[in-house]
Amino acid sequence: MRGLKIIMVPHIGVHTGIEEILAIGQATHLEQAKNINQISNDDVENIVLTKTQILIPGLIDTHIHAPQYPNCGLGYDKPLLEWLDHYTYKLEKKIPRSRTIQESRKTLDHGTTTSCYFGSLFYDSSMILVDAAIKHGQRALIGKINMTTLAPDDYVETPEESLSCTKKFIEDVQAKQNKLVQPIITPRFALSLDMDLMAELGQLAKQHGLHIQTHIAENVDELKMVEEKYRMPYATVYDKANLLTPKTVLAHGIYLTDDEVNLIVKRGTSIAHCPDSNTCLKSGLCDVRRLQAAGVKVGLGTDVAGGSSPSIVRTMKAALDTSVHISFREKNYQPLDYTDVFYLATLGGAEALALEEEIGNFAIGKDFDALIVDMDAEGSSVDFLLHCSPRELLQKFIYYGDDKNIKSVFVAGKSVK
Ligand SMILES: Nc1nc2[nH]cnc2c(=O)[nH]1
Repeated sequence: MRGLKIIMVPHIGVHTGIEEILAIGQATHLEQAKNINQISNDDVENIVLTKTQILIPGLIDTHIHAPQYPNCGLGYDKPLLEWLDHYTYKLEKKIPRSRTIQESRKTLDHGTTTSCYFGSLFYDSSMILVDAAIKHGQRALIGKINMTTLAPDDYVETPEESLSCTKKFIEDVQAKQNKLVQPIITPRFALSLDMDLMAELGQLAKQHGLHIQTHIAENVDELKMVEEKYRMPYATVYDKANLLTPKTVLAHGIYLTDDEVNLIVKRGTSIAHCPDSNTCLKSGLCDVRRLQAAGVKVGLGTDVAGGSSPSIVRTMKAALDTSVHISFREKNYQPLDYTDVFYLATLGGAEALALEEEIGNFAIGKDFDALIVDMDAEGSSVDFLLHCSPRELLQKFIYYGDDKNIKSVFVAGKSVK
């Protein structure tokens, strides 16, 4: 029996630049697990790793549109604003209920233990997503989108409808009293709403202490339209509406100016870096190093279906590629390495969602969200010649990007795959 009971999990702190190697023993996991009522201890008690397996913190998707899932891999012949009109709104408004139920199951299978979801404009389908996350045991922030302008006639709401429906959604999600699933305020982007409604949503978030998510500075045509509409920088638009808070996550942020980055840092707001989407929609290259150097908290987002895959493993590889591509054009640029993107996908994501007290790594007192990755899993095409250390197994997992290597998934100590 080649089982190991003590597991070494490499984890890198980008903010300090100091490598922390966390030695995680089974006893620690069980101690954490016992703090949480709904845990069946049997789920974590029997974790025994072989030499081709590692235990890593659960992966965190800080930006994904659940009702766009069926369009993954389709429709990348148009830039953002045309893509929204031509493919995205049409799908979001007709997505069948049964599909939405499957989305949280699918992302869990890809190792996403925490998802920050955009739902649709509709209360019903957004609530189905809430029920699905609860049913499947996924940790999730879920938002009903607000969209009152620049939208199709049959997929739009009035500001009054938008506000009252959002209030009902928040109340009903909170009434479920599920520890893992919370509502999040979700104004689509500055072009989809006017200032008054955005300010009301900012007020609502403050009143209920809620998270906020939206998009920012993703595409050059979008930037121009925001500038024409509001006559102020993009980040200032959200700031005026009190939407920039320490619990706000902004997707993309490719074209933020230095002043906007500084404002975002001042507000404690974070960025969801969505490199696969930025490539598929040809939006641009987001410089994570620049954001982090300024002090912005950054996590990773698949941005399904701007992104072609629901896999955060593939998104880690896309983040590596984007960073290397930036290094080709910038002298002395240090591209991200696999440890950096691992951080973005775990503790970085937790920080970006202001959940770092609960998840992101195996620090004592946090919930046990974890994956067992088996680089020799049945059905996986990975090949080994030599023995690999845990760090090498992690590196191979990230670069190889095959989700078949995810053997088990735990959320709050409970086995969900
Ligand atoms: N990538 C992306 N950007 C957006 N901006 C406004 N809506 C969207 C969306 O659905 N996806």
